[in-house]
Amino acid sequence: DTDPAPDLRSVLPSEVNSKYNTIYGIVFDAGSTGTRIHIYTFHQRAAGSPLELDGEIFESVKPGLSAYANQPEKGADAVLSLLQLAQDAVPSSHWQKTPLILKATAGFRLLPVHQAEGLLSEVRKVFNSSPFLVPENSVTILDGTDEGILAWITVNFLTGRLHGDHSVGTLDLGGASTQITFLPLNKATLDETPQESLASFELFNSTYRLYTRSYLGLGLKEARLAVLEASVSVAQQEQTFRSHCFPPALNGSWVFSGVTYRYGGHSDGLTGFHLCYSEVQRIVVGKLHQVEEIRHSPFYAFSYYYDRAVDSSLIGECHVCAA
Ligand SMILES: Nc1ncnc2c1ncn2[C@@H]1O[C@H](COP(=O)(O)OP(=O)(O)O)[C@@H](O)[C@H]1O
Repeated sequence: DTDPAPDLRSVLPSEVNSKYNTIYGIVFDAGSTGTRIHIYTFHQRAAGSPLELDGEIFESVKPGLSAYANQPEKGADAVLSLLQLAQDAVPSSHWQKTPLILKATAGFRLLPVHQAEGLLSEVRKVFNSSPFLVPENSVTILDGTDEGILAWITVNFLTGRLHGDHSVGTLDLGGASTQITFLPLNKATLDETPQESLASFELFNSTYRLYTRSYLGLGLKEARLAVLEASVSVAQQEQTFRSHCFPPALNGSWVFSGVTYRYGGHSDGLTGFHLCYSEVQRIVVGKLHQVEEIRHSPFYAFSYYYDRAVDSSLIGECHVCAA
């Protein structure tokens, strides 16, 4: 796979304004393909006024925590190594008031409950023995609805579209799930959408009612395994998974979530777009809910949509995005 190497983005403020109270916050994103730490620095002009973001330190490790389903202590070690970075970045005088949270996404949603809980409980132990503030429920699995909503809020907040009728929809392609979220403007959309795909919430004194849908198993990596009809147990027997999407002579191997999958083309010599298309179609047919309104709505696409668009030169790489 051609994932970018873990990157270190250090954008802490060059001059910390000592006039204001500096506040830190530490967020772990336990994704299916990697664990990431975000160490945020804010300042507050006066008690009760909103926090203003000064900077962020970011670091990531691979594979994702869910790859350690059978070795939860080892998974927690990955969290511990990232936490060390936070201890170096946050002054010790602030440790006790700096909150620490971890949200796990689709890799965890796919795990049997006892394995997911085993991992989360090892992470809780690491958090509880750290010098930071551990709020109640600080280590949890984010559900697909919240993942979709948070991405929508982030994009519309950052692009200044949160107020008014010009919001954009979001398309988020993760490793294990994919989310589509937008603000429906047509009554027909609201009428034909099942209740579980509509989410209402309050933000900055406005009420939003979003369409949001998360497809578990249709993230880039899990969908690839589905197309190949691959399973962990068969992969461990070193069987090759074959697809008409590959050239017949191709043989390779791919590591995902700690498992090596061998793949290759078919010995019948057949390959090409149409055969490949029907293999891919097989895994989505009957599973997708499509509403007419999205044909005319603007969307922002990111995560693996961005990575793959860069890889295939559809767009240029964004060098200033983190700033
Ligand atoms: N802070 C971030 N901003 C933008 N993209 C991110 C960020 N963190 C992770 N990603 C992207 O998310 C994708 C991986 O999704 P992941 O979180 O591992 O899957 P899932 O949500 O299915 O658990 C990659 O394309 C990665 O570059």
